[in-house]
Amino acid sequence: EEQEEDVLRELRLFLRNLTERLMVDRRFKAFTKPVDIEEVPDYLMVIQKPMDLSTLLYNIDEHKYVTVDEFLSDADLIWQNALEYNPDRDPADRHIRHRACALKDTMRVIIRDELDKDFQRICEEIRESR
Ligand SMILES: COC(=O)[C@H](Cc1ccco1)c1ccncc1
Repeated sequence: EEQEEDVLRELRLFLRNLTERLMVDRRFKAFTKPVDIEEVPDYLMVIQKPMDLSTLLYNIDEHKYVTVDEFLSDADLIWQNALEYNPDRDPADRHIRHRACALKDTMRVIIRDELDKDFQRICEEIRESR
């Protein structure tokens, strides 16, 4: 009903704000757009589910996410893919893996510090009811 749509509207506002704050962080520039398949022709042979911050924003506006955990399932792909595709000891791989770990930690700290636990539970109740 209407109260449920009010809750999901507020979730989308929180998720957009979180995603936009990550997009403007210079550490996360490599994560803002899909990996360029022309630049990296073997990327889709290694990574089954590409994900990036601009695609998260698109999904939010498409009302894909009813809970924070559904959003995190996609958001986690960004850093997981980076760790998987860039595993070597060389400095370039180590640099993108360091940034991937910073993305993972930054996201979770913002959610823990800024998302009300009761609000999260209400979203989960809406998901279970549908
Ligand atoms: C999330 O970004 C990536 O996984 C690409 C992979 C990549 C390899 C070559 C070109 O791009 C990346 C970008 C910047 N620095 C390291 C790796």
